[in-house]
Amino acid sequence: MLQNLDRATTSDGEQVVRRKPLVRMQNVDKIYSNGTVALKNLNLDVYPQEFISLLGPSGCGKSTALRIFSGLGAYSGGSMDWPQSMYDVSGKPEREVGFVFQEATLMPWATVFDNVFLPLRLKDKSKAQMTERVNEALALVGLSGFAKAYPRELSGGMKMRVSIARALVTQPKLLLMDEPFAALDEITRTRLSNDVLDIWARAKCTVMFVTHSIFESVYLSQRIVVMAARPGRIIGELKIDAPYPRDKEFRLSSEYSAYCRAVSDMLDLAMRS
Ligand SMILES: Nc1ncnc2c1ncn2[C@@H]1O[C@H](COP(=O)(O)OP(=O)(O)OP(=O)(O)O)[C@@H](O)[C@H]1O
Repeated sequence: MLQNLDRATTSDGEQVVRRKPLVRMQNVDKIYSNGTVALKNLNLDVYPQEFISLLGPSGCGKSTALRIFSGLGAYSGGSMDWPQSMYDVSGKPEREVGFVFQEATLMPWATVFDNVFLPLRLKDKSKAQMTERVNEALALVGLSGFAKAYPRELSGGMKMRVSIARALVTQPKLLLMDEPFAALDEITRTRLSNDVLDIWARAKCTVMFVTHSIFESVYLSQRIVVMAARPGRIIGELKIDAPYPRDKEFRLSSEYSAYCRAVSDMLDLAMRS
């Protein structure tokens, strides 16, 4: 447990012990080859098992940040560390990350089982060895009875749940979700929000969620990071201290409205700055 703690000194000299972040971005810049400064001086600590949202206007660099966290995108300056990273037998750090995109992007010719198995197949795992793991991932998203179904037989919300199972099948510590509900209707979005909270509680991973929706970010998150554009940067963050499980009562509460107003004010600032 001790290795999961960070010792630090506060500005008035007090010694404090904090949890170590899962991922730490320090002064990260991203400049695309056409000269666009997508991120400028990004500092962000992401903690184990937290639910954090990135919120901000179009073009503020949310997807760029997520791609850097995933390892799919390179950064131009600064540093990114995984302070709790374990090392595999070959000495490579284990940084298992799952990624869920706006579209479910399933293989239409493959069954639900085979779609979820894909990341394991890409790691040369055998189906026989991994059947239990795939079934566990399907159970986690409530699709146990659908292993043999094809994507065309599923609703939009179910396809998204298959996509989440596929991201979770490698048992990542960090699940990145880039506007996963943007293409879905309001009722499905609400239901999936509850599903994601349930999945997060059971999978015990960190979720980093990109959204344009103030309401969605407040309902889901423990922490909301608000970004501004040109250049993409963090302008503030807000802790949502409401307990889980969250439900309709929370959505209708004055506490929820007050949080939404506070985030909205921060977003106004982001649009003006
Ligand atoms: N491959 C690329 N080459 C050049 N510029 C890019 C590239 N990808 C993104 N950008 C630019 O970088 C900036 C940040 O883009 P990014 O997609 O990360 O923002 P975003 O906040 O996710 O936007 P949205 O909410 O619209 O998805 C934008 O100005 C965008 O035009």
